Amino acid sequence: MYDIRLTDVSFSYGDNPVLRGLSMAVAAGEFLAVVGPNGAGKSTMLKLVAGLLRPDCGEVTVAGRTVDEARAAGDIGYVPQNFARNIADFPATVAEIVSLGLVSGRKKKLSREAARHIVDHMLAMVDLKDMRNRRVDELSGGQQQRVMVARALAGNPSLLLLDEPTSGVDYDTSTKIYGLLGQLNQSLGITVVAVSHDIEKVTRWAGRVACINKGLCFLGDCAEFRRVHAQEPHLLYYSS
Ligand SMILES: Nc1ncnc2c1ncn2[C@@H]1O[C@H](COP(=O)(O)OP(=O)(O)OP(=O)(O)O)[C@@H](O)[C@H]1O
Repeated sequence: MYDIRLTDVSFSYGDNPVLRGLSMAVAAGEFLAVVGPNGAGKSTMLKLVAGLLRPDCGEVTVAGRTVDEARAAGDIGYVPQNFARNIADFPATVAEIVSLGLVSGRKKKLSREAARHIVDHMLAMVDLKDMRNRRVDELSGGQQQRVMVARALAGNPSLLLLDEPTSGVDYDTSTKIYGLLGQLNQSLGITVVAVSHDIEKVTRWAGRVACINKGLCFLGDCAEFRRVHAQEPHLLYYSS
């Protein structure tokens, strides 16, 4: 069963064609790393799956449904690029930011106790329980990123989309963040799609790698990706 299926998807910003005829599928429970050069269309692809953009042509489905249906059901958690940096000046506590994620997909309003319980559970998952009442602008960049992951998880998604979740964080913190994503994927079965420039770290946890440059240039397991990267790197930059 596929969680995400893109079929012959094309997208342009005005007269700038960014994706052309992109077709690919991500299996339920998979951890997919999405790599590629700057401006290749990786974030655009993620936004199409998150339902923030609509393809000019082609189709995107999530768990057999339209993206709008999957979004309405709360199936999709999305952590945009630089999100942590953008909320860093927002005068809110960690728990308040995470609780913003509770609205997604829930038809019934949660009681205060239930909401608190879920927020605490999410903060425990990302190892930030002791920070619940701290202002988010007092946290490090890596801690802020983990708050954003907790916020996305609070909607109980089956699919987590992350756009460069470790940009601007140090080596050890990015190792921890990818470890966290790997554990969420392996222990909870959440499908993870992470756009990343940190190929070495993301491929420690990802099962497969997609290389995008306007179209799909490569899709395969990490061992194959490393082999092609070492021996025939040009193959990673040209889609057929
Ligand atoms: N909102 C927008 N309006 C117009 N053009 C855009 C917009 N967002 C992105 N673009 C353009 O679309 C192209 C693809 O951008 P996108 O952000 O998807 O690439 P990317 O692969 O994620 O790049 P990076 O690795 O640098 O983040 C780029 O040429 C970019 O300038």
